[in-house]
Amino acid sequence: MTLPAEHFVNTDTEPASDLDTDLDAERAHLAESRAALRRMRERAEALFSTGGNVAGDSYTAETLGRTLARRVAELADDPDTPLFFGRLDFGAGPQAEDHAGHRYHVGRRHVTDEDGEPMVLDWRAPVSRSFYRASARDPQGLAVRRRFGFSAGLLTSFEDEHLDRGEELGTTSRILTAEIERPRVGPMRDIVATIQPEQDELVRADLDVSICVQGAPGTGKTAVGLHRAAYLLYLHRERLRRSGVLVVGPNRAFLSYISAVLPALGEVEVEQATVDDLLAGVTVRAQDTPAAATVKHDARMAAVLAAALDAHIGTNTEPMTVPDGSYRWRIGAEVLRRLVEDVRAEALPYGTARERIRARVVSLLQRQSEARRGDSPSDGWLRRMGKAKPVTDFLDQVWPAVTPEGLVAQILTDPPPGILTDDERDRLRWPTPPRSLKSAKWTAADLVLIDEAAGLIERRPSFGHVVVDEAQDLSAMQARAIARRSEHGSITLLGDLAQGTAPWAAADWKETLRHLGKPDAEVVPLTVGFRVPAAVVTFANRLLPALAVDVPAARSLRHDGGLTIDAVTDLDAATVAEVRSALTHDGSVGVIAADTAVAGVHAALTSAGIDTATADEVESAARVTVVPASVVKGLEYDHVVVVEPAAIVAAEPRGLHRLYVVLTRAVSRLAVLHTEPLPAPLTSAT
Ligand SMILES: Nc1ncnc2c1ncn2[C@@H]1O[C@H](COP(=O)(O)OP(=O)(O)OP(=O)(O)O)[C@@H](O)[C@H]1O
Repeated sequence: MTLPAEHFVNTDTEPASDLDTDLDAERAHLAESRAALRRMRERAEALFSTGGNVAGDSYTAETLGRTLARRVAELADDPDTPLFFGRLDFGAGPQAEDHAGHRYHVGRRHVTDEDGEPMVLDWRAPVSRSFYRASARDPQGLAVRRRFGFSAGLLTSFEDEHLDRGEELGTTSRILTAEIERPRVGPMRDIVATIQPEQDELVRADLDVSICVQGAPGTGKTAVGLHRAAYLLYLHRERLRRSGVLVVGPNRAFLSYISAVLPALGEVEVEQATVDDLLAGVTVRAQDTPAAATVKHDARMAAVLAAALDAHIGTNTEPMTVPDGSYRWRIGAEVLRRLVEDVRAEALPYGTARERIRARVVSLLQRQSEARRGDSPSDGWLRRMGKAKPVTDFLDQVWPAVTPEGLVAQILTDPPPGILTDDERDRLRWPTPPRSLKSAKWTAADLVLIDEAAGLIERRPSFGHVVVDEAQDLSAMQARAIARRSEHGSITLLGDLAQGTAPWAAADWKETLRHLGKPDAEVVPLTVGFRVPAAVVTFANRLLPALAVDVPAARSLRHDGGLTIDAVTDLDAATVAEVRSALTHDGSVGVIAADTAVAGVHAALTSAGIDTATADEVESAARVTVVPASVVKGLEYDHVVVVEPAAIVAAEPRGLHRLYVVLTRAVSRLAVLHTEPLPAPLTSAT
């Protein structure tokens, strides 16, 4: 049940003196907690510095050193972020279970006093769940939930909800509103203090559950994915430390933007990469035509590669004779044929199968040797037999060694018939095949094929959990590359079909989930917008009917903010004027233009004396960032200036989707400047 704010015991309605006393007590608890955290860190640092001496060998020293270094990092205290942000007062009723009558402060990590008593509970601890999920309808044993307001690390206010009296603030909480409306500067921040119930359900989903979150711009998908990673690491630390957690994002600028969130939550061991980073191995030295790239990213390429690899498997009709000193061992042709058939039926990766065949041949030779010599041969003998010429010749005939690059080069030189159309084979074919593999000029899409080929030849280790952001842009082949890295783990897939800008962008999630090997993952919508003001959402939503996707509508929590649309004659002058005006407000300014117009915009701002940064310089002192439209996905700025929407749309086939992304980056204000007419869907009032 939601009641109007004035019904609540909060800083506005409590008698001032009681409030001051309460606030003083909370500030004292904060100071004591910070002191306790400092002691915990000093202890960890002392251990870290002596770790090398106490550990016996260098391996143990290194492992211990890493653990202690992580522990020290986990215990870092950022004076600007509150150590706790909430308090739970459990009632006396049976619902409170073991916590009846207890009071806990909830914060970013556990802090204990000298006696080991909790001063602050980690937000991920089971009991902290009530902070996010308890409601008037289901108080979960809570009498009061308290939220704290902070400014620059100082505790400035609090808000109480007496859930036992049916009071609940929900999204009318002033502290939540202030957090959402705060001016943005620098990289993305964590949202632990204000995770909403529908987000928390996703964050705390079990490790073995894969989920797909479909959410409109600014509904907190990225935030949810990162917090889920932190939550899973807390709950399954040992298991995930061994297998690892991976976050995949669309580009470097995005990764720099999100890079501070997990370390701020004490998690410093999560790998963050773009899909291209994952595929790295050979250097990209050429560019595909869009027509060729589309074929290379098509799911059927997996079948093309598998068939091409399969075609390498040969037949043998000869017996094998292996000389060994004064002996000659012999294996009959039929035995060899069956041996290969048996291994083939095991459906192992190609390279593993080759080695398995070699091992089985050697073991047949070993049996003969044992029967004749009466003792077991040495490891050296086994190795020598494995490399004996007749054995290698046999292997090269029935199961020749193939490299990923070699296989891809083969299908690019002579695309096999059968699966692709003749036109597609023409698009795939190298105009002039390279003289050697070494001189091949690979494209970005070739890397996806090489990775697929590598996966057919050898299995790679799987991460325990993979978070994939902006997943609507994954091609089938990219999804398969991620599937190979999460085969034995779970995934959190985050995206918005309306923001699909890649030529192969998904039209529905089922298909992507199938390629990711998680066809049964639930698709969960997020529909509350925390970034984009309602007026801007309404404007951007005019594009939705033209985007041909079926996505649930979102509602914005932000009713402040502003939108201006100006037809201008001098774009440069108008941009400079708009940026100057934006700089009179707090927060970041993002100027977004078509990729080819970015240099001009940058020059105009620089000659007007305005300092600018690029999108991956998230720590830059410059408040103005000039961003190409193709890079801005996932980013946000307080004040966004969009320069010439028509040029952004004209720049690429899915230009309207790109414009939808561009228009939904604003946290507070959006200014649209144009000399050409606005793209048609924007001018048709809804
Ligand atoms: N529960 C919350 N409390 C406060 N702020 C939130 C909350 N959820 C999200 N936000 C903020 O809203 C903004 C948008 O979040 P986020 O970038 O995760 O959205 P998204 O759905 O990934 O957006 P996009 O589709 O544009 O990539 C961020 O500034 C984030 O910190």
